[in-house]
Amino acid sequence: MTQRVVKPVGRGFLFLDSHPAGCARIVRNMAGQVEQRTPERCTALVIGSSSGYGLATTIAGLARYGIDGIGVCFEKAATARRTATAGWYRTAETAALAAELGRSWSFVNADAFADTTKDEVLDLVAEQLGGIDHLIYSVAAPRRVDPRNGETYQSALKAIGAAHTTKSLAFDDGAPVLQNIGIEVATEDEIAQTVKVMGGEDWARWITALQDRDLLKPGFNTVALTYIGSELTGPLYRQGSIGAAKADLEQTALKLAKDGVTAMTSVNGAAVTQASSAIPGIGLYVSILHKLAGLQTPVEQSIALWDQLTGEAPLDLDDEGRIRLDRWELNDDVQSAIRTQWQSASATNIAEVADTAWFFSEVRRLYGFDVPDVDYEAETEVDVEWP
Ligand SMILES: NC(=O)c1ccc[n+]([C@@H]2O[C@H](COP(=O)([O-])OP(=O)(O)OC[C@H]3O[C@@H](n4cnc5c(N)ncnc54)[C@H](O)[C@@H]3O)[C@@H](O)[C@H]2O)c1
Repeated sequence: MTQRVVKPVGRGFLFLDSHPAGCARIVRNMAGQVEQRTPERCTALVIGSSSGYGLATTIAGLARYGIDGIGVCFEKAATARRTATAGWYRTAETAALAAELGRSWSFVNADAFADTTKDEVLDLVAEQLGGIDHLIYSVAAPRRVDPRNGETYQSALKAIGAAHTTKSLAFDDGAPVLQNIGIEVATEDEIAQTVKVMGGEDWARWITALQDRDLLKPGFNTVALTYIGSELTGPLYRQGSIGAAKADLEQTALKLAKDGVTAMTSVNGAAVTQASSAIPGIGLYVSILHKLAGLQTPVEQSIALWDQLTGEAPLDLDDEGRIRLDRWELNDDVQSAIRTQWQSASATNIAEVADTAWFFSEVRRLYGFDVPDVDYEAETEVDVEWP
């Protein structure tokens, strides 16, 4: 047991410590956004369950439909010097929430790309759930070791074809700063490696592993999360190396569907997450989006996703068979207003044209800081057990 006062220390958008009580409160606040429906007797496997969209999907499925499940994520325990990662604390609280709601949830802290993890998780599926109705794939990772050849692939955030520069938001001692960031051109090898990490290969391997053990229940469906976004972030995101990986993920859905699996991608809207805040330009973009139109929260989008996956609401698909949860973001009026605001953003007006204070706090909330009603002067238990 180690009680201590935890303060935000770090550089840029990365903090070294996370606040356990703040992270726990965030999980409860997310669950509080969910209106309960008649329980569905179904089971889910969520890969990437501790953070961002995977966490929101886990909490929404649990709180709205009483779904039972297993979450997989990759988090670090507390050490003598550092707290555990935020996802560790959020997972502990999600498990507590599941127990209070009387649902069966287990969380596996291991590398989703590894075959040993697939074996462990599938054993749990067989023992605890008897099979899976829904698999949500929401991993955002910087690298992947392919267990078949031991090779490590790195994901790159680079442009394809031509170099580019983008306006980007940074903070200096809490004050917003407008930067111009150069985006390099990815080599063919970097693009291929990014596809290996963030494309559809591992998602398909999970489905095959479940099929091989006969763990897909009748009516099974699976969704992997993807992003399209605005033309303002296009050169780095959708037309860049990460976009090539997303295109591969979307092709994987079509391939799985050809093989008889109900597989779709879900295009979610922009959100402030650990993964997205690392992408140049995204912070500025979401801060302007928030200022002009507000954001649909990950929980709101996840509720819409579950309503569609359980058949409570019709699927909202586009021409390419993708579920669209981002229509609020890509609306023409919203995009045109963001474009004007983006173009006018300068070093002197940055805090007025974009909701920079909100974004700054949102990044801190990813680590459990800036959460209302949490006493940050009080000692808090940092040695929280993995559930
Ligand atoms: N953030 C956005 O704006 C946005 C928008 C649309 C779609 N998406 C998509 O949503 C998905 C999730 O992104 P996010 O922004 O929620 O990311 P995130 O960083 O908040 O969460 C990533 C999750 O993946 C887990 N993870 C990472 N590496 C892992 C590994 N090796 N094994 C097991 N788990 C691992 C983490 O523990 C965490 O639970 C991605 O596919 C992303 O492209 C994000």
